[in-house]
Amino acid sequence: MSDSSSTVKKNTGAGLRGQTAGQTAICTVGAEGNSLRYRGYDVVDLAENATFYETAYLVLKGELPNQVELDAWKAKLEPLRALPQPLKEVLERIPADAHPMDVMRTGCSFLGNLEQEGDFANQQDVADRLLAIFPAIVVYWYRYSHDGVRVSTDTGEDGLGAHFLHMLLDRSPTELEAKVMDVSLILYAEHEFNASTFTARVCASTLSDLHSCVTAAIGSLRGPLHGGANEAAMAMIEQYGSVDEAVDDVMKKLSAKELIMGFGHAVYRLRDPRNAIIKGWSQQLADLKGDTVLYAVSEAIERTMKEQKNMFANADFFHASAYHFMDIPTSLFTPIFVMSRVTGWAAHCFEQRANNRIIRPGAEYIGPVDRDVTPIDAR
Ligand SMILES: CC(=O)SCCNC(=O)CCNC(=O)[C@H](O)C(C)(C)COP(=O)(O)OP(=O)(O)OC[C@H]1O[C@@H](n2cnc3c(N)ncnc32)[C@H](O)[C@@H]1OP(=O)(O)O
Ligand SMILES: O=C([O-])CC(=O)C(=O)O
Repeated sequence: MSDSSSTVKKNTGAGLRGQTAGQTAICTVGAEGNSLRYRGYDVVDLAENATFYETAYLVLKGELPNQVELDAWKAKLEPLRALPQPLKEVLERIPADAHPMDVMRTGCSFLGNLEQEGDFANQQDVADRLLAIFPAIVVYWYRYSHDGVRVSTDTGEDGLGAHFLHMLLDRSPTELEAKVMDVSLILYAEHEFNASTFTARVCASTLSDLHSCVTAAIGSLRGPLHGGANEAAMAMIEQYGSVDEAVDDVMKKLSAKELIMGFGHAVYRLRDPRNAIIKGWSQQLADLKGDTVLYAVSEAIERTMKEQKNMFANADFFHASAYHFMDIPTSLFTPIFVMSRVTGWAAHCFEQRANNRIIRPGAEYIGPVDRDVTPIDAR
């Protein structure tokens, strides 16, 4: 083992690491080094015993729903899955080579013009609309720009993940696919003051509208150090034809001090509790698909990172193979994260608004001091 970067961490204050930037009642990350709880419920428990809609309700409204509350909420969300015609027209104008995260960003922003939030009393309705409509935004654009098909958003699928897969693949997902998508959405729903949520809260703290907060958050999530890591991990994994090739190359990357995407975490010190869950589902999908390379390569990289750097896979790493086994194009991986995380973003915006003070930290000035302006013709 060459170092212990995941367990012993120098805290220089860079990246605001380790600093408390506010209070929240929504989520705890990394208590005991490795746990994740949404409003006090362990994510492992939620992934085993709840659905994504139940989890999203919990994150947004504070309590798990009973059956009557859940049914009423789902009945409200169902018609909200449809795209307004002007938004379809905008999506049809976005080129096929655009990044789907940019499509999500534009879709959210444009919807904010069509359906303005207005009074903050409407915030739950806006959150419901965004939650329901995001799968259609990205898939409508994807199928139109890639296949020339104007996909129907009326799938009748119960779960949001199944609804996404149905529009994308033109068929009902299998029971296993629907389950994996649902669990994946549970795992990604909320994560305290991560970069995209903090972005949303900063925006909310100016008393801006919810579409602006979510649009800003999408921009933050897109980067490969955050949500974009699941796509970057896939790009790396699929290069390798064998375990040996993967291990050799990862060793080379580590010697060159390159980052291995899908590993490490800003908060967890021991492990990311979401990894074991999605890894298990990825293995089931691999077995069913008769995969002999991708899953084995992923496991070998995980082993190598543990041995060489004492680093663990984060939520993104095995999501890459799991999504791939369900025939989801790599560029749509991070948009799935948006479909789920919008619940966390919205809940944090509500919390910020409920007890607001504009977020405006100070900076330590390190530039030149006390300079006089030289007239332009003398510079
Ligand atoms: C859902 C999510 O958003 S989870 C995060 C997804 N992002 C990724 O997977 C991208 C790859 N990972 C990383 O870039 C980082 O681990 C982050 C961004 C997640 C966390 O960043 P930090 O908190 O700054 O990392 P941390 O302080 O733990 O890094 C310690 C050391 O390990 C190294 N390190 C961290 N992650 C990795 C990695 N994935 N591969 C190789 N080395 C790494 C750092 O370069 C640093 O080395 P140094 O001490 O020589 O400078
Ligand atoms: O918390 C973080 O820094 C990143 C993360 O895992 C998430 O947002 O899910």
